[in-house]
Amino acid sequence: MECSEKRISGNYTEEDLDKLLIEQPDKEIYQKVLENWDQIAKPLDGMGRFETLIAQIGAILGTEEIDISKKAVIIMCADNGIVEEGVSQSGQEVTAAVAKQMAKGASSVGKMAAVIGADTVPIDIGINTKEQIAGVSDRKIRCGTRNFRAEPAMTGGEAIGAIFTGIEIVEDCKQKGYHILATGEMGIGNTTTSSAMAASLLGCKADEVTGRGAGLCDEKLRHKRQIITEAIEKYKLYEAKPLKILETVGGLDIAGLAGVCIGGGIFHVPVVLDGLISMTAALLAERLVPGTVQYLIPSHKGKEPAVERLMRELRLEPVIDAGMALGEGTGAVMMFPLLDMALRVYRGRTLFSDIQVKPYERY
Ligand SMILES: O=C(O)c1ccc[n+]([C@@H]2O[C@H](COP(=O)([O-])O)[C@@H](O)[C@H]2O)c1
Ligand SMILES: Cc1cc2nc[nH]c2cc1C
Repeated sequence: MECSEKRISGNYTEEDLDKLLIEQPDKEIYQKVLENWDQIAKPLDGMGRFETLIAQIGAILGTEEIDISKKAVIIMCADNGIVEEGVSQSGQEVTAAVAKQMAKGASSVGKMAAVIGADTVPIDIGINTKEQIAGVSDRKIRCGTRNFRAEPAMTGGEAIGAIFTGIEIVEDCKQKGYHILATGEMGIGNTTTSSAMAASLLGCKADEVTGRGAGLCDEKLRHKRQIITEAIEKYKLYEAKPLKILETVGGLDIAGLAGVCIGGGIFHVPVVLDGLISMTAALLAERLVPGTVQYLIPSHKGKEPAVERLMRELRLEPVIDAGMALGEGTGAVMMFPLLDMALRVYRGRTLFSDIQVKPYERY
């Protein structure tokens, strides 16, 4: 469906993007949090990577008295023109259908977020419908991207508008008092756009990073890989800049989530990443604004083959290995209660001195 309505956030340019700078999280606080962990009555490093994750969060928030009680998952919803080529089992109409459920808290991520009282924030950044969906924030850039087999998915202005939309959303969340955010998305066909971007950004073959998405048979998977391979060749994507890769084969959801990652860095908000689409957005964000990765927290290993490579490239080590491939931010939200439990131990501060035991020394 064609749609004339355009909502580009502000009048941003590539120069505005180039001007963005990210400070390092506070190193002293990072060290202090680690020292605090060592005073807690437990084996040294007993909480494993949760000790460094909590230190990272303290360094980002700028305090060793860490509070992450107010949480939200930002869910970027957008359609992808490439779906016309039969790369997904379902049609674009499913994106709007699921977004409607998200608005009611009835999709998978809504059910999970409710368990721990995290807010869900569904955003229409490019759903292919003229309908304004009640309960979904209208930040539409355009009604779905173009079919990248035929032409580039979006213009430079649309890509930059979507990135700054994500940044603005983080600023708004910060003002509303959120301490930590998670990334989520909904968009039929977005495992094709993400795999195409991941292959291009990582310089690897489409076959190595492209998986079955929401569920494809062998024949359709071969077709999906072929389409990505052809696009990489047609647009010379191994030599292209990250923004050009986004414009050519990316999606508005990926662009918006890259903005959320960058916004985390600018506004000192930790951002927990979900699966393939979020991880692709994270690598894009790091390539666009170096230093962003220091504000990102991995959650799970996912099932799509690209995730492991993206994690490795960003030097992130996820703690959940559950073969999840649901999207919506489900894996990221699953990380929230784990962080809450680690933080309960940290803040509870039952110290060696409380139990009259000599603290363990570092070897
Ligand atoms: O996050 C992931 O790793 C992930 C892996 C497979 C599927 N998904 C979800 O499934 C949808 C995309 O699947 P597809 O096959 O239409 O590209 C989209 O809405 C994603 O949220 C998400
Ligand atoms: C129903 C449905 C829900 C989803 N949530 C994320 N991707 C999805 C894809 C489908 C098809």
